[in-house]
Amino acid sequence: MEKGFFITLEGTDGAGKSTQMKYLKTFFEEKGYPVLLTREPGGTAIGEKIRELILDNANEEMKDKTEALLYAAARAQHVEEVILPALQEGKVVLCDRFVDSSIVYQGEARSIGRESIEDINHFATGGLSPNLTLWFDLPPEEGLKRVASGGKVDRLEKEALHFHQKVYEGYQTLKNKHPHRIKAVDGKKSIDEMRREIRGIVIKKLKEVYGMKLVIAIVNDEDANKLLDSLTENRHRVTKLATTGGFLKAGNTTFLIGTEDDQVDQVMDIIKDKCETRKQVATSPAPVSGTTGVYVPHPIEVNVGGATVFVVDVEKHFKI
Ligand SMILES: Nc1ncnc2c1ncn2[C@@H]1O[C@H](COP(=O)(O)OP(=O)(O)OP(=O)(O)O)[C@@H](O)[C@H]1O
Ligand SMILES: Cc1cn([C@H]2C[C@H](O)[C@@H](COP(=O)(O)O)O2)c(=O)[nH]c1=O
Repeated sequence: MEKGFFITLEGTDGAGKSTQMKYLKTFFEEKGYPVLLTREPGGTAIGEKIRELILDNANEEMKDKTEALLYAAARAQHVEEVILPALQEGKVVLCDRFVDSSIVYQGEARSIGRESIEDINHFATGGLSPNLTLWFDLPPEEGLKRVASGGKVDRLEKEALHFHQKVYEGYQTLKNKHPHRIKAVDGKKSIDEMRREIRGIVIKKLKEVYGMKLVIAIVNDEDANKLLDSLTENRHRVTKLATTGGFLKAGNTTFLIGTEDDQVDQVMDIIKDKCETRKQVATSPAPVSGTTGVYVPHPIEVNVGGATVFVVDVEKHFKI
């Protein structure tokens, strides 16, 4: 992956985000992606201090605007110190809550208004937006029951059900506004069912974003037909071109294979199998003659087969 991938997890309190984030981390790590797990408010030393301040039950006198600005301040630090560098390093960033939380909690439930919240957060984040947001769709009363059974309840979780209902409705509206970015996950399902649902959503999104690859394989003419047969048997889309190498001016065959990202390994295995470099005995064309002037064929060992392969990202793909 050349650039990072930013996923946020959103939902009413206790909807199961933290639980699923750990599974998602394992999912990406098993696929070989470097992953950063983080949360809001928090994710930095400064952000964690702001978190304590906001969620502390003792801070009853905190004004709504103060709260909104504190969330945005923690986010500004988080984006610049942690999220952007990780994305630039090509990491998958999994973030428990982001700007959408401010839109629904402060913008809707605290009635500050969506636009003001969008404005301060645009300033805080420089307009950074997730590639994918998983919205954990669970009615607030269910989530709050789960939170309460876990023990300590913070200043936001302590708010009346009516407040959390507004948060929930805010998420429903946001999802309808950004249907490509925000995908709902059914929070009423079991932990395992949710894990499977999330994997499906993520795989689909990864295919959308990084999906198509073009494999260009330049192979020896001798291997071309068996390679073509094997690729088509395995349902790969192939175009075969007769080409000429620039250096030796010898004929070869170039295959253009359009494929999904997760099929590239299979294509490479087929190419390796059908185009293996091997030794072959050939008759030397050199005019070796003795004193008799008779042409003596001279066997020599040559390397045949092999392939030169390029795997290229496909930015756009049209069939006209
Ligand atoms: N699918 C599920 N079904 C039942 N209980 C669940 C499910 N997922 C998580 N839980 C439990 O619900 C509680 C809250 O889960 P979790 O901490 O993952 O939610 P959260 O969305 O991260 O909460 P918060 O918004 O408070 O950070 C935990 O006790 C967890 O074990
Ligand atoms: C980022 C963000 C969070 N909140 C609220 C949502 C939760 O009630 C708490 C965070 O606690 P969690 O256990 O990590 O879910 O803060 C908010 O109101 N606005 C925000 O921007």
